[in-house]
Amino acid sequence: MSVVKGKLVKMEVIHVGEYEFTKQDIIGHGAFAMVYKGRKRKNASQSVAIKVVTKKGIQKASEILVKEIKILRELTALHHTNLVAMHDCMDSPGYVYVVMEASVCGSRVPIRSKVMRRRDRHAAGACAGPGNAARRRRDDRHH
Ligand SMILES: Nc1ncnc2c1ncn2[C@@H]1O[C@H](COP(=O)(O)OP(=O)(O)OP(=O)(O)O)[C@@H](O)[C@H]1O
Repeated sequence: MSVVKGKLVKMEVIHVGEYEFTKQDIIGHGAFAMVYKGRKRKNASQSVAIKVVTKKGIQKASEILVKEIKILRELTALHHTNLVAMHDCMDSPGYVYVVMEASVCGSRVPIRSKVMRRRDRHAAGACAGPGNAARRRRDDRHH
């Protein structure tokens, strides 16, 4: 339950495989997606970030999205300490859900993500588009 405009409203819990979130818990948004704070259904103490990419208007970019998710899986398999892991990814008619390790730095993510994105694009050439979050650094040591 939560209070919206003075009224008690039951928030819909959205299930993404083993994970869940409510639209109330927004972490941030990018050009292609909304990102919500979620949790593991069997272990609510395990927080995750769930990126919901809308397919509306990205028909032409959907091939890139598929490739990007493949890259994210490969990066996750490296288990590198400087990379945010992708836990799961699910497709629905309207959306693609990407479940990621939640970055520990909370509100500082947007600042760093912009910096990292530019750096990533510079280094890798063609990494633009949804999914950049998974290449984010996991701590604040250098910021
Ligand atoms: N794994 C994460 N943990 C915590 N917060 C995150 C995570 N991923 C994304 N966020 C938050 O959600 C916001 C939107 O992320 P998203 O990846 O959709 O877009 P972006 O990389 O900021 O921009 P663009 O859409 O232009 O690539 C981020 O700016 C950040 O605040």
